[in-house]
Amino acid sequence: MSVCVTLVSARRAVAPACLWTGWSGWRKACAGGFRLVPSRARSGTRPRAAGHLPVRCCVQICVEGNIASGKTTCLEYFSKTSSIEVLTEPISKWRDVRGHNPLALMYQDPLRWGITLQTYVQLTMLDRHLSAVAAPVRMMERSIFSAKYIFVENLFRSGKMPEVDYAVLSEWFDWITANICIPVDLIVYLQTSPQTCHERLKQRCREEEKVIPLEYLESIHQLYEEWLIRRTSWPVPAPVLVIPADHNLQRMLHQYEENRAKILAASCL
Ligand SMILES: Nc1ncnc2c1ncn2[C@@H]1O[C@H](COP(=O)(O)OP(=O)(O)O)[C@@H](O)[C@H]1O
Ligand SMILES: O=c1ccn([C@H]2C[C@H](O)[C@@H](COP(=O)(O)O)O2)c(=O)[nH]1
Repeated sequence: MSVCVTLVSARRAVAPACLWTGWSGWRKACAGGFRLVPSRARSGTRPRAAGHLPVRCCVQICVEGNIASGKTTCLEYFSKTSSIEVLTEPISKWRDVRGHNPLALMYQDPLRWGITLQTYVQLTMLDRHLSAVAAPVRMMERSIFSAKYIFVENLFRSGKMPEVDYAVLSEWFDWITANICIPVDLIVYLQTSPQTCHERLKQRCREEEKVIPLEYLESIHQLYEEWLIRRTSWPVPAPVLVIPADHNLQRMLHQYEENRAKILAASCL
């Protein structure tokens, strides 16, 4: 049985090389998949060039796809590999921040609560990207990029986010990506039809998501396709491995196994 997989290369948005480029470059290079060293703010001392250059210490892979496309299931599969660390989306935080549920609030009234949820998503995704690494390969569910390019964009384009909220979120996002290096080596895109996701969403039955109509998943799908396939919307921060993901679980696991080598070789792309 042949399985169709497309590898689309992309120019990296951030150079992986870590040379001394002054404080701004240092701040950027030290984040994410780089070994963290004491910052000027913490230590009050400027790092010496030799011995303090940040060392790249893990391969970072983001698994992208529509809601209920199978990202968590994919990550669960790879979590059994000892050299791979998986980071799922911090959805428990989005459902409970100091007793509040911004995810539920956003679905109830996106115009009012969209910015609240997306501000918190942006913070928690940044925290995920920058957290200390625990294995040579890290697979992370979604990214700060899809939070902005897919979900914020969808709210704004559908008229469910006021222009001022979109502007503030965009300013934050632009500042973060201009000042902090967020290394991504590979994007694994689980490409599904919105209908498949709708079926899986109903089967999963997450309380907050009961209100999601098929049209919402169609909009998210279009934004993903514009971003990662047609490349007509936003910069793509890494090469993209497209895995068709409408298949049953058994066939999906087979595809994951077939792609294991490509995924683990992400740093060589
Ligand atoms: N290939 C598949 N075929 C059928 N159901 C699937 C498949 N992959 C995942 N599921 C089920 O679909 C639902 C959503 O999957 P999940 O991995 O949670 O998606 P995501 O993390 O992308 O939202 C879950 O109930 C899961 O068990
Ligand atoms: O930036 C974001 C990211 C996610 N969400 C929503 C969409 C879904 O309801 C959940 C994530 O579920 P998955 O099953 O992992 O896709 O969170 C959002 O609104 N904004």
